[in-house]
This record gives sequence, structure tokens and C-alpha cells, in this order.
Amino acid sequence: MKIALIGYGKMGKTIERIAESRGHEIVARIDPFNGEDFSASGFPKADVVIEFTRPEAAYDNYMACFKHNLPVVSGTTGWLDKLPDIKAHCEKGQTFFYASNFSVGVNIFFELNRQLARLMNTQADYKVGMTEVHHTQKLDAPSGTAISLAEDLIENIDRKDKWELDKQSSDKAIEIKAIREGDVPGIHTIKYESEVDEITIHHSAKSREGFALGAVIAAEFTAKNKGFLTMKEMLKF
Ligand SMILES: NC(=O)C1=CN([C@@H]2O[C@H](COP(=O)(O)OP(=O)(O)OC[C@H]3O[C@@H](n4cnc5c(N)ncnc54)[C@H](OP(=O)(O)O)[C@@H]3O)[C@@H](O)[C@H]2O)C=CC1
Ligand SMILES: O=C(O)C1=N[C@H](C(=O)O)C[C@H](O)C1
Repeated sequence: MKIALIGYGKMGKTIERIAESRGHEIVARIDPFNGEDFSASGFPKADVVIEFTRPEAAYDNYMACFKHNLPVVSGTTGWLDKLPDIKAHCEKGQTFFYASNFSVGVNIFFELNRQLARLMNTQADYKVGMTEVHHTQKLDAPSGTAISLAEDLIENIDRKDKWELDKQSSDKAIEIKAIREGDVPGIHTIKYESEVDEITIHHSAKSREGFALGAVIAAEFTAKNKGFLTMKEMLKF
């Protein structure tokens, strides 16, 4: 496939390497870092765009892609307030694949979280909380992955109805502690605690390889699928 990258930072460079190792061609690297913009000659010729930028940049990038009817695979987090508009564009024929986390391991962890939450719904003696740890360059908090995990807890545990960052103002809230440390790729921990014991589930990324490989496989998936796409469809969970 011909892949255009929007965002040529930590994820963009990792995706470039993995995509080329799988025989794909990078036709544009759009980023202030290297001065390329949407006038890049390769951009309109791309089969798919992979976008990993910043929360405040993502939506306009998607609109630029949709103008060329280019399918988008995006991992940028922190923009989900615009999600209904993106889904509306998909209902009118655009293709958009979003994941807060593209790693297969984290998506298995998502399913584990949902199953454990359903078990713990009847166990009111347990308090539930979450911690996420990322590198010090991360702009958003909590992580998109942590928000996905918290939303699944709220969906499956009746005694919980919202999440809060670094606090818990009521028993109905789930606290997400966000820690920024060194170059940590991404650690997510969910703990259930009672008076007599603790149950903890944990995912720790060793590098950005898993995120990038998942994004490239998602780009390959868009070649045969249309509309609003997610990891659930791709992994058939
Ligand atoms: N879904 C997933 O699996 C994963 C998601 N992410 C998310 O991806 C995003 C990027 O992460 P990461 O690569 O580590 O961040 P980086 O800061 O390393 O890379 C982002 C790049 O995008 C550039 N950029 C900023 N604005 C624009 C724009 N308007 N158009 C094009 N490029 C732009 C930045 O340039 P400059 O520095 O000059 O602003 C930077 O080079 C974050 O939102 C992060 O949460 C990260 C890993 C996995
Ligand atoms: O910014 C990062 O690095 C990551 N961001 C994503 C998120 O916000 O969940 C995915 C991963 O945890 C790495």
C-alpha cells in the first residue's frame, strides 16, 4: 500500500519502519518537524493515511483527508468530543479507523477488563481504581487507553457512573491516577480492593512497537473494509 503519515514523531517514525518492513511505501510524511504539509505530492496518491499527532490537531487533519476521500487510521487521543461528527462523515461514505490503543495486547486487556468488571458488579465490598503511567512528553491525561478502560468499568459496574482524574469526589466515581515518568511507553493497572484482599490486572508496553504494528495492520484492514472501523471488528472479539 501507499501510506501517507500525518505526524512524524515517536509513533510516525516507528510506523514508518514497520510499514516499510511489511513492503508498504511511505508517500508523505506530513509534520511541522520536517516541513511537509498537505501539498506533499504523495499525499493525494496515498491508499491510506495514518495519523498520530496531537489532540488539538487531529480533527482538522481528518477533514483534510476526507476532502481527498482518503481512508484514515488514527491513534491520536484527546479529541473524542468530535467523535459524533467523524461517525457522521463515515455514514456519508468516509472510512475512519480509530483506536485509543492499537496494540493487540492492550485489546486483549480491554476484554479481560470487561469480563472482570462483569464478575465484580455483584461484589460491592470491592473498591475499584486505576493508574496509568506514561512518558513525560505525553500531552493529554488521562490516557485514551485509561479512558477506554474506565468507560468499560462504568458500563459493567452499576455502582460506578463516571471517572475522575487524580481524585474521587464520590463513591460513584472511578479515580484514574495519571503518572508521567521518563520514557515509559504505557502502563495501565486496575485494582479492586476489599478489607481482606486485592485483585489487580496490569498491562505494560515494553516499547511502541505493539502500538505501531497494530496501526499498520489496521491500515491493511481498511483496504478491505469501509466506514467507522475499530479493533473489535479487526480482531473479531
Ligand atoms: N492509539 C495508540 O495506539 C497510540 C496513540 N498515541 C497517541 O498518538 C499521539 C502522538 O503520539 P507520539 O507520536 O508519541 O507524539 P509525538 O509528539 O512524538 O509526535 C507527534 C508529531 O505530530 C506533529 N504534529 C503536531 N501537530 C501536527 C499537525 N497539525 N499536523 C501534522 N503533524 C503535527 C508533532 O510536531 P510538533 O512536535 O512540532 O508539534 C510531532 O512531530 C498522541 O495523541 C498519543 O496519545 C501514541 C501511541 C499509541
Ligand atoms: O501518548 C502515548 O505514548 C500513548 N498514548 C495512548 C493513550 O493515550 O492511551 C496509547 C498508549 O498508551 C501510548
